[in-house]
Amino acid sequence: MREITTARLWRGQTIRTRADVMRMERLHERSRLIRWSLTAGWWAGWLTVMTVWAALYVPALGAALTVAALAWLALGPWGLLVVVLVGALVARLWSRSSPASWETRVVSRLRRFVRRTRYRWSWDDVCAATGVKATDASHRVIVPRLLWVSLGEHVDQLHVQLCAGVTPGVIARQADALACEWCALEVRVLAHPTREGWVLLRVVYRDMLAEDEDERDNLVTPDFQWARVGRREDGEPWWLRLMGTHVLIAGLTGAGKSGLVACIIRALAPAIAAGKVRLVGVDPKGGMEYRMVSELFYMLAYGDDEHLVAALEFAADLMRQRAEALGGNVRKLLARMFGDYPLYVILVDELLALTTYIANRELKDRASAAVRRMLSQGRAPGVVVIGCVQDPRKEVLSFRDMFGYRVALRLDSDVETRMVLSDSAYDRGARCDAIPEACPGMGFVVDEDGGKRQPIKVRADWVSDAELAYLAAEYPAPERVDVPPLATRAKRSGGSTSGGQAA
Ligand SMILES: Nc1ncnc2c1ncn2[C@@H]1O[C@H](COP(=O)(O)OP(=O)(O)OP(=O)(O)O)[C@@H](O)[C@H]1O
Repeated sequence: MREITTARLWRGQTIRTRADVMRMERLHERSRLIRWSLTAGWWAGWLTVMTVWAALYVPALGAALTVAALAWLALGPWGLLVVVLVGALVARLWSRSSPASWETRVVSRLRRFVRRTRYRWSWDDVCAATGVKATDASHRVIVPRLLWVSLGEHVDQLHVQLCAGVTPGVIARQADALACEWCALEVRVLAHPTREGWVLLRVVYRDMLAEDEDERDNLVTPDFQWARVGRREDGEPWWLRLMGTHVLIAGLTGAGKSGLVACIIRALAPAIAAGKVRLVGVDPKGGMEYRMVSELFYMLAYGDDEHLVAALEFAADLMRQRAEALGGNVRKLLARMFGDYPLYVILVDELLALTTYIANRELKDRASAAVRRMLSQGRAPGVVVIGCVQDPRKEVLSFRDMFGYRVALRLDSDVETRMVLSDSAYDRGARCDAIPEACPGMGFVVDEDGGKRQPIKVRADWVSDAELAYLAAEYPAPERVDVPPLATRAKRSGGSTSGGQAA
């Protein structure tokens, strides 16, 4: 008979073997006295180790315990009582007089110590209970190995080495069960930044994105590759990719699409005033969204359908004109970018209203063709489309892959999230359907994070109407043109627009 070998299954940790079970049975057969002594000895050892560890982890507690022990040895129980009473008084005074340092030096460290102990203590049983386990050829139960725990203030990261038979998807499916067990808000499974065959479990206890943030920087990288529009769940700034791609923003009504667009406008405002960036706005909602800051726009279309389609065609022609002018030499274009060639940002509010809901068939086809033309030439730098959609359905799906950067805000269902981001993003925790209504601007993006593409929770900054009005007054566009009439353009076979020659 072929010999069964398990020598290759070196990953993971064995938590039960047949020998274990038999040993337990033998133990139960022994006398009660032996069992109790063994249990008491085990607990005494464990408590000693944990007390020393806690004393080292929380130095203030360590100091208090040392003084208490010395007082007991030197003065007996009364000395211990006096030290305990004085210690309680000092703790009370400290927490009252300096709550911040009390929180960081004592409470927070104690909380983290308890969390670390709980992960280690319960890991095997939690994995086995939730089905994050495998059985090898010798019927041994194996669970992934918890190798390292990085504790944060509100978010912990568990570095887990997978074992044969347990994939990231298996853990992701049990994320809710893990979150329940650890009393966390959510558990998300991320690819490990440095090691293959490992995963990072992000255990979130407090959603900082649901809270207001006062400190904001108005930033955009000098090459306009990235615009800072908010913050990420790990406290880092959220940089939205701008150049060399197109951006899709999907979200239900009130999810914060316009808020996010306002953040982008805010980041670009100084460059608009300097003539390095030109905004073209296409607003099917009659100008509700963009008219308030119309001074910032190079061209703004918000009238009837013809007006909107004319603006789209104008924008679509820009790419072709640039490519023709430079003979397709993208390097040359990049070198002269922001000098002779400003960056065009085409903001389209409610993309579907243009490509699907327009009643006139010819206009609808022209709008669709213009949008497709713009999106398909996405690699040509210098013209960026930022499109918003409320309802990510099949029509949008046909464009989806042309948007290199997609933001999914609050959505109705898992299906919509899968449509906007991807199947794997939803499975890895991009739960846009679970975003509360009270948190507009919150969503998920799939971003390069440590070299791996994975969903990251983000929240856009809040830009008030007053701030927008200030930006419009302070940073008006140096040049503004009207939307060219559609009829004129329809007769043309191509070429420059009547509203202004594209640089
Ligand atoms: N980042 C944010 N933080 C706090 N509040 C926000 C944020 N973004 C938007 N809001 C608020 O949420 C509400 C809805 O936002 P917004 O108008 O941007 O949603 P929308 O997705 O554009 O909706 P619609 O599709 O109906 O236009 C507004 O009152 C806005 O002030």
